[in-house]
This record gives sequence, structure tokens and C-alpha cells, in this order.
Amino acid sequence: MMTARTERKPAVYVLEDGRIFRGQAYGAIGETFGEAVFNTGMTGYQETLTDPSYHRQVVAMTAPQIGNTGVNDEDPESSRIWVAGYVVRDPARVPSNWRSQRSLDEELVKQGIVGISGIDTRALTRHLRERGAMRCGIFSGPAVADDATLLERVRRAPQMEGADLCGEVATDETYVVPAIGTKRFTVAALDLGIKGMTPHRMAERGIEVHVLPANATAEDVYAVAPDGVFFSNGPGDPATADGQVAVLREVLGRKTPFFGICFGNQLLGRALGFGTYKLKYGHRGINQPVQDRTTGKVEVTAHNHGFAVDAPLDRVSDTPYGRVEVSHICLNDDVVEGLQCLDQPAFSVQYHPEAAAGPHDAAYLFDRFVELMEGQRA
Ligand SMILES: NC(=O)CC[C@H](N)C(=O)O
Repeated sequence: MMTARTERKPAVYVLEDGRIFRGQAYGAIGETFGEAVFNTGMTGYQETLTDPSYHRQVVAMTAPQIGNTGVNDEDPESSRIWVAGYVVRDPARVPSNWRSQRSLDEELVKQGIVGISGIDTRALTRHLRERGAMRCGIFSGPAVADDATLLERVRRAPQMEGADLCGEVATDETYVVPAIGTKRFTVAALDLGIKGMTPHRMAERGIEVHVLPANATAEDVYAVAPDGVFFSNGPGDPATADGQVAVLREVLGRKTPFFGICFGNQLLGRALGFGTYKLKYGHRGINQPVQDRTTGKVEVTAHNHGFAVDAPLDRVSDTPYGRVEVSHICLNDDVVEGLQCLDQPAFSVQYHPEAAAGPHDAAYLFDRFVELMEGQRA
């Protein structure tokens, strides 16, 4: 149960390993559970909050001041806030920006998002970095009880590993994002938790994007006569998405141009026969260095992933769909950040070239998708 906050009440943030942080209620009063993760973006909190890939995650911001530029109706990446809970050090008392329409606190209350402020988010981040992502709960108002009871409740919450979540965030109905200017291509985009900027980046390049529900079949995909197929980002464990992997294998079998982002990269990995695994604490932020191994260039990129593809970095792999190489790696930890098929018009990246929020270094990947579709026509 959640009620609007009228004064800053005490709140408690409880990690499943027993570490407890005490602060003040922020946003809605009540209780919430999820995977404890941290995001290192200095800005872009609206895009983070509304990214469907954060479904069932309680996001802590490492930047100490959040909410300074308020909230507007232009920056959300979907129709609602998806984070399960929100953790900040020092919320803005007075938002100030020419586009601001209301405060972040008001928006969190309006959407029933339970948060906590005033805790040492640096200590929390160091703890998660050492111990790894784990379950947590935020409790305020009538939800506060003795620590042992709260800990017990956190330990009963569902785990992220094994969670099948795309169906909970994706569209139920197909919709079309028209091309901006002259239409050059049609793309079937599987919505596994798509961010609004992604079809927009394609539309800017003359692509008409048919956004299909997460459970669309290969028949549904080919019913739109696509020049290319796209799989989006999305929440949950990629190891659960067997139906989508089967659709992707059909796409590879037909050699239709394919581009995948984030969850879409993990599913390309699976379709090619690689495994996926859970990272210790994931990559979330807008300042991650990635190297494009095909050009040697380093990009600063936006990330939001807790899982990764397990593929060899040092050699080309032979798969049932031809040869594949790891095209991009994260320079912080050598995690696979992109896959390039060498005998197929298919590639994907683990990070976010749509850049909402984030630097625009990786925009060239949308042009690569266009080139693949052009190549298929020639
Ligand atoms: N943004 C995404 O697509 C995330 C993919 C997957 N849920 C992960 O955490 O790795």
C-alpha cells in the first residue's frame, strides 16, 4: 500500500546480506522489493527511471544530487516509471530548468514509486561492488518493522536470475513508428522492453518501424515484409527467452538483416549457440568505455545490463549460422559488448547507441543497420 508523502518520514533500505541503511522517505510512502543495482550517470535520471529494462530493480544513483532539473514530459523513454524503487543521496529541494514541469519527488509520488534519500550511496555502491548485486527492500511509513522482519521479507523476494520479464513490459498490440521524410525500409522490431528513442533513431534514417509484442512469432515478423529485423533491450534473464531465440534462428536461417541492442545482443548470442551469465554487479551508466575492435576506436557509451554473452574474445567462432566474432568489448572489464556475424547480415551490441540518456558516439551502428539492408537490396 502506498500513500503520498506529506513530510519526510524515516525510511529503511535493507540488503539481503543484512546490511541496512537508514534515511528519509523519498517519493511514495510504502514498501518495495527488487534487485539492488547502481547507476553511475551524472544526468539522465528521467531516461533511467522510464527504461523498461529496470523493471524489478531498485536503482541507486551514485551522483549525489538528483532531481536538480525537475521532470518534463519530453524525456521519458516509455509511458511510465519502471524502476521498482529509487535511492538517492541528496534530492533537489528546488528544481530549476526551463523545461521542468514538476519536481522528481512529485512525479515519484504520482507514479507510486517508493524511494529513499539521505543514505550514503557511496558506501552502498562500494558494498554492491564488493558483494555483487543482490535483493533489497525499501520500507517507509507503516511498512517499517523491526530489522529482522524486514530482512526476512527481502529474502523472500524473487531473484533476478531466472526471471522472465519482457512480457510484463512490452506492448500488447503492434504499432507503427513512421519514417521521418522518405520511407526507405521497413523494420520489424520485437519489443522486449523497447526504449522510445530506438525506433526514433531508425525513423530518422527513413525506416518505418513496426513494433511487435514480445511474443510475436516468425510468421508475425515476416507478415510485415521486413527489410530488417530488430530485437530491443529488455528486463530479466536472457536465459529464459527461448521463444524469442527460436524466432531469431528463423531470421538467421533466412539471412534477413538483423540488429540487436542489449537484451537483443544476448539473444543473438544465444541463437548462435553461446551462453549468457550474470555479471557480479553489471554496467549501468552513461560513461562506459567500449572498443570497436573492427576499427580500434574507443567510444564512451550508455549501458544498462546485468547479464552478458559468454563468447571467446581471442578467436572467430564457428556456429551453425556461420563465423562470428566479438566486435566490441568493455575496456573496464573485457565483457563482450558486441557480436558481428561474418557470414550473415547480423550484428548486435550490448550497450545503448540510441543514447537516451548518453553520449552519441555509437550512433554509427544505426547507419550500419541501414547499410546491411541496402546491401541486401543491391
Ligand atoms: N537493457 C537491457 O536490455 C538489459 C538486458 C538484461 N535484462 C540484462 O540485465 O543484462
